[in-house]
Amino acid sequence: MIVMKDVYKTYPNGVTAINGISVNIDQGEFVYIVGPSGAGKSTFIKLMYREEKPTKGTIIVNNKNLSELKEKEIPYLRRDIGVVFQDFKLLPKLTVYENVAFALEVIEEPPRNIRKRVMEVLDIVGLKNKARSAPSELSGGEQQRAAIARAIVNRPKILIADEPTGNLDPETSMVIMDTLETINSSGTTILMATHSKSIVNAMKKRVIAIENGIIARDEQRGEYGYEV
Ligand SMILES: Nc1ncnc2c1ncn2[C@@H]1O[C@H](COP(=O)(O)OP(=O)(O)OP(=O)(O)O)[C@@H](O)[C@H]1O
Repeated sequence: MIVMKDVYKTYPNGVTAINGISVNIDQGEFVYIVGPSGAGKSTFIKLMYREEKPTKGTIIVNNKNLSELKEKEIPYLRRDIGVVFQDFKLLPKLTVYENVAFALEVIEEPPRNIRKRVMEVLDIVGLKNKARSAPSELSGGEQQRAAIARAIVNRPKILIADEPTGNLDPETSMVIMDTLETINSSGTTILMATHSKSIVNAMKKRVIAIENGIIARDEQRGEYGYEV
């Protein structure tokens, strides 16, 4: 599903964020990416959806070798990968429904399928009753659930979440985790970078710890492992 082999990433300013990583992630896994600030977690994640290119090494996602991917093929890779961020990134002038539908409109899904599928995913994330609301009318947790709905609406095989609970209180974070668990249980691979010790320790999933650009730890049913 995701294979990295001897991957390095040095940014143009000379900072080496990833310093030799090899890893395999299988379909259906739920993986936490942990590590100190600046350790390389976001870079690791960005390499997977080709937001960044490796300086050296091989990355294969859904049988696509990202080094050989042409610019015009990137949108096709992104159809297999949903991405969620700490700051939600919803379009403020659109309703919740429109934000989610937009993701299908851009890939030219037939209009008759769009309504059904959007309502389906809003149901999965528990936001059916907020379909007509603007993002500004939602709580932080609801906004994140809308962003998750948008990320999964075209049934990606992988959902990547970079600190999705970073702006949320602990209770709201647990609702987000329940939502992600539901999505994972239907077979979607989930990669989540987080600084939340309580979430990682509660969930008992695979934990990959990145320190100074390398994998310092990779454990099944792992723990957060740092003091906070
Ligand atoms: N676009 C960029 N250009 C130059 N250097 C960068 C860029 N993005 C990240 N870096 C540097 O690469 C290193 C790793 O950054 P990265 O964002 O991957 O870490 P992180 O583990 O996600 O950190 P945090 O937990 O604080 O979000 C840091 O030293 C950072 O300053």
